Amino acid sequence: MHFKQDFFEQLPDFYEAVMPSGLPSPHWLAWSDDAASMLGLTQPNEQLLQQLAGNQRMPGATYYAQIYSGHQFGGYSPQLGDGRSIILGEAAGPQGYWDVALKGAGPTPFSRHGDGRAVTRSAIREFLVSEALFHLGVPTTRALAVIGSELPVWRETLEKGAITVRLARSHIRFGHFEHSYYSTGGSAERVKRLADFTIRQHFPHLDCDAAGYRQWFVEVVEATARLIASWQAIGFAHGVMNTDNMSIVGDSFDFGPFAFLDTFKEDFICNHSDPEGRYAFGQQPGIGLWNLQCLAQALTPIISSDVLLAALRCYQPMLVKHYLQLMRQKLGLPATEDETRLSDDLALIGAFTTMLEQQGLDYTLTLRHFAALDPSATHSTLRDQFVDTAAFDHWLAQYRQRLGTIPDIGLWQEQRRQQNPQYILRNYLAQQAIAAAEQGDTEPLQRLYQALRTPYDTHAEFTDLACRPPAWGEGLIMSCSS
Ligand SMILES: Nc1ncnc2c1ncn2[C@@H]1O[C@H](COP(=O)(O)OP(=O)(O)OP(=O)(O)O)[C@@H](O)[C@H]1O
Ligand SMILES: [Mg+2]
Repeated sequence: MHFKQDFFEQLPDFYEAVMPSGLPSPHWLAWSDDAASMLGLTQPNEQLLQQLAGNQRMPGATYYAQIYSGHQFGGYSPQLGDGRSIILGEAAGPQGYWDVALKGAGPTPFSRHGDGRAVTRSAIREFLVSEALFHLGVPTTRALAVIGSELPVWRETLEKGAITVRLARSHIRFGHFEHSYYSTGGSAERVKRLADFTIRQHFPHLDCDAAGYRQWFVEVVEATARLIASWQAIGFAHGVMNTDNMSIVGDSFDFGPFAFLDTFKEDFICNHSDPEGRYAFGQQPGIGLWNLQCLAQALTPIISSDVLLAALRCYQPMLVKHYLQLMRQKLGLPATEDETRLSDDLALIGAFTTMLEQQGLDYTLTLRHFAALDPSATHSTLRDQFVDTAAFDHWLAQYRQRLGTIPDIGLWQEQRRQQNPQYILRNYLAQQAIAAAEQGDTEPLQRLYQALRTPYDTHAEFTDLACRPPAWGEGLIMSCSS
């Protein structure tokens, strides 16, 4: 790997240097060829294993933990920072640079009472979901590999230490700005340096002046709106949308107790530590705005409140626009700029998801039936999913009216197939792959990963990975202890 060290060199007061603690008996548990190609890497090898396990120094790498803070479940935590993630620098790849971070590499100055570790279970989950979201077309950090070890790590029971090698366009979070703002009593100097760095690195088309700052914030608002619209459309619940887990470039970031919906449920809560549902599936759009407001507050030293408020007001319409675009593609509704169609289409989509919820239907599998639907026919496998077929027929009548005629039904169905995935990372599938990997069998993990790489294609050999969960695996709720 070839590194540049822009963050390390230009923002020396935004991190603490720290070396990884190393992992005993490291071994590859997972490797992403797709992510590897982004760094120009081909095969995993022994030297790379020892370097990424933190047992050997990586040439050209610096090792540091970033400082940030953040609002966690609504309350401000002034001093967070990378407590278990060590960044090596920005690695060069054919298409650009990627921050490389070893998540679970050992204690850092920000570990507080934590051990600085991740476990096999959480590391595999982060790997699988990063790659799954990417192949579904959702903006996300990536995962190069998971390295397992024999290190005993105590969680609710004794587990084994592991590292996820995370690749990110940026590790700068909303919380970095909050730390800069609150730790200096709201002075402009530190916020400005961080904003200028962020703009130079990730928004290079903008200038670091008043107009550039304004446009930059608009673009952050838009990227966040797009991200959350794509979560809502794909049926993804993040679970811990604290501001320290919000990426400034709008990527899905930090995967803990996340879940893809099985049965469609607006108030689905995937995080065991969130009994009140602050981060429930249907709350995510509103929380996105709440988090942007926290960011806006931290930017008041360099951007006027009027400008910030004007940009924040664009969030909801942007989110609705992106959500509508994605859902229209899923359902095959023609795109249109006609504003009067907007609320009709939203109502039609809302009526569909309400039916799913009322009839306890699986979100992904039901949508997949659009790939075989002939809207002019009386019977369909889509209709067969519904218990209350009268309700479905009523909906279909409205849908048909909106749809008009389809010139080429084969093409239309193929387009639906490319918008409605067959394979998502259901929690129960992740659990099965993890349980096997913990016993030394990585075959189920490999198999699941392969299916998730082409989620829109049908593979006869992966039929069992595209089913409703068994009773024990439906709507599994995860704990935060990762
Ligand atoms: N086992 C641990 N040891 C030390 N610090 C930890 C540990 N687990 C979490 N933390 C720290 O607690 C804070 C909140 O944790 P959170 O789960 O959001 O992040 P994370 O999953 O550790 O990392 P990231 O946000 O980089 O993906 C972070 O500062 C994180 O570094
Ligand atoms: Mg985090």
